[in-house]
Amino acid sequence: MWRRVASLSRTISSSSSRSLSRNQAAFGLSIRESYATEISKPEEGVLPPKEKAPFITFVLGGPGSGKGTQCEKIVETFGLTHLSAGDLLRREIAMHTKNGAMILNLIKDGKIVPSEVTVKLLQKELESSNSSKFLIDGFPRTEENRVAFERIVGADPDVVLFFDCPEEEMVKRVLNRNQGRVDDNITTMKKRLKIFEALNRPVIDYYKNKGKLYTINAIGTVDDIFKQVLPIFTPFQEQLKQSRHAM
Ligand SMILES: Nc1ncnc2c1ncn2[C@@H]1O[C@H](COP(=O)(O)OP(=O)(O)OP(=O)(O)O)[C@@H](O)[C@H]1O
Ligand SMILES: O=c1ccn([C@@H]2O[C@H](COP(=O)(O)O)[C@@H](O)[C@H]2O)c(=O)[nH]1
Ligand SMILES: [Mg+2]
Repeated sequence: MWRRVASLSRTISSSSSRSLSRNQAAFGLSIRESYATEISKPEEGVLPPKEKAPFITFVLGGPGSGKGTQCEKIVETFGLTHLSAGDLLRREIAMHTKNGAMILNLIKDGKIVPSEVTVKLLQKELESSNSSKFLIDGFPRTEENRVAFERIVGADPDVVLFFDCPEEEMVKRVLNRNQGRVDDNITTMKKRLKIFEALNRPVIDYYKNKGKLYTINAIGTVDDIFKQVLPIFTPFQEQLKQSRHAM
């Protein structure tokens, strides 16, 4: 992905060029470096810079399917950095930012926040992090989210986890969660479930067709479920050990 963008850099428009520089800034690749790699000959004896991409896992599943709970365990075991899209949005509400009130109204109603807002929040976290391996929890919620992330951040996930949980179990878990969330009530929960089926399913299907989807049966104890998650990351262990990985 990164190499393809960089190699097109001579012909891209100024707006693409801006997004290229954003992508590169995020992962330590300057425009000058990308030209050095792709277009001009590197000086003798100077190694061309390695192009690096972050390791990204998207974590999908209905409301209350256990995404956040399993993310904690993945972080403990594999050291990925956890970015929960919902938590980032809730932080905007708590900080009374300019989008805070709008986000609160949408979350109360179980609706999806405009892609631009969520992707910018994720992008800021990705850019400012020293990590290069991320668990992006509860995102993308819609096909539009997915396309916006690809366009703005310029990255594709390496792994997509889907926690598959029956609705009755998700309702039970959410109503017992007790964390004071404005959307943890039966009225909003019904709306969230409908939105999940209508808008998130197509994203799940998209990654299934791309061969990136790992479906996990989300019924059982937290440890039983994590036993299904562990082997998914085993093939990536070498990549995850390094602080950054090359394309
Ligand atoms: N395997 C499990 N069995 C029973 N309860 C669970 C299990 N996993 C998580 N829970 C509980 O269910 C509730 C929802 O879990 P969690 O917050 O991880 O779900 P989530 O998918 O992140 O939900 P949301 O999309 O609403 O953020 C929490 O109270 C959590 O402690
Ligand atoms: O990408 C996202 C993620 C979340 N939302 C909104 O937040 C709530 C809660 O999200 P959780 O992942 O369950 O914490 C969700 O129902 C949406 O209203 C969003 O719009 N976009
Ligand atoms: Mg969660």
